[in-house]
Amino acid sequence: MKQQNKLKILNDPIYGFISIPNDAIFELIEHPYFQRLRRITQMGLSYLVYPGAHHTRFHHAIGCLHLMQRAVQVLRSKGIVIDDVEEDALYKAILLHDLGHGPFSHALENLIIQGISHEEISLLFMQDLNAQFNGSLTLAIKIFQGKYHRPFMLDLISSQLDMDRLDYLKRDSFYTGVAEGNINSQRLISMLNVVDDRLVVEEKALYSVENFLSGRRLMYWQVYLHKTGIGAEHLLQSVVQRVHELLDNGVTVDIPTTLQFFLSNKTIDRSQLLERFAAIDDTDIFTLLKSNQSHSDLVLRELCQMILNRQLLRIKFSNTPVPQKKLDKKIEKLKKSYKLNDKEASYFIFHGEISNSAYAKAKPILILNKKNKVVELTDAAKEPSFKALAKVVTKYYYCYPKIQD
Ligand SMILES: Nc1nc2c(ncn2[C@H]2C[C@H](O)[C@@H](COP(=O)(O)OP(=O)(O)OP(=O)(O)O)O2)c(=O)[nH]1
Repeated sequence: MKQQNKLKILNDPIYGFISIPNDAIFELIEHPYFQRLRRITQMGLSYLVYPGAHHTRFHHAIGCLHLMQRAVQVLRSKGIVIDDVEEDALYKAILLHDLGHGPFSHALENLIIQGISHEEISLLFMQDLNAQFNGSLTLAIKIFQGKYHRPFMLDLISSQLDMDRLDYLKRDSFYTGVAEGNINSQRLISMLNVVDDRLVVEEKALYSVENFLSGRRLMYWQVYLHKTGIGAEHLLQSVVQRVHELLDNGVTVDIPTTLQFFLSNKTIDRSQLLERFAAIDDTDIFTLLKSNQSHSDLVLRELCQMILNRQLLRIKFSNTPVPQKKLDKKIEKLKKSYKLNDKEASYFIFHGEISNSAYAKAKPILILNKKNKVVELTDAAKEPSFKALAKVVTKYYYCYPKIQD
């Protein structure tokens, strides 16, 4: 049954009323590919740490559309020509930029489908929609691929100061309650400009840019790379890996029909990929966890129960790589306690490294200084605090079941 009344305004907890600019955008929002984003959590398993973090890619995409509307308005008010076709393409590209995220977003990226990023899958979805909507997404796709001759349009969608980051920091800060990420996206947008078709920020906003970058750094350490969240995501990845292994050994596993294509086949048939991918979301993974929490395989059963009941791992961080001896000791203890072999124990003990830098000079933020010259951010700002934002910080960790303490 098709809905008759077209809803043109959405109420967003962050920005208030968001208007949908035209019928074509409305049709895209109504499409099942986009509605699926209501069932893809924005921040993986971070809700196990921050209980409010249940927002989805749907909220984020609509928020990005709103910020893009503000950006177009600001740039036009400064005399930058953006014609109606370009405007429409910008809205479509930002709206659809995350269509390619799979269940639990980053937590399972590269595990459900290997060797293909969410950006590549977003592009496949856009191309498919372009065919369904008579070529009306052609310019949006060109901009998204960086093939349009006005690069500031891609900068608005994907750069170090894009609408994506401006929305997700503010939104994740709101839903987690971590105030440091609450950046002033309206102020930053109002300071945008375009010179030679590149996106720039006016010098007046230098300290707002610094605030935005340090807010992002903080959100990475405190939220996205939170130790408990990292451990939980390892457990979820272990579930998928264990299911693969059991299937390889001929053991029956209760898998939702929608996931069978991805978990039961050794090689993925590319011609069916999009249709199958469009059918999976977080709920299929939850079903997998719930259906196997009493499985006869101890490893799979324990992993499912640990996630569902939030019996997570202990994580230790250090500034140097974790010595193998330390890991071996943990592995031996786990093997002995649960009568596991090496392979089985490897599903519960992990080590790795995480890195974070607030600003990468390689894809610079450009500042329009008071002499009307365009300079790179750390050249425009002489304070050492700006240079420090470009520093890469790496931390090492290992995690193991708390029962071993
Ligand atoms: N829980 C969790 N969330 C993450 C992690 N990495 C990113 N996120 C969340 C934070 C944001 O809401 C969102 C950012 O990722 P996106 O796929 O939207 O953008 P992209 O990867 O292009 O981010 P970037 O432009 O590089 O900052 O995902 C992670 O490792 N764990």
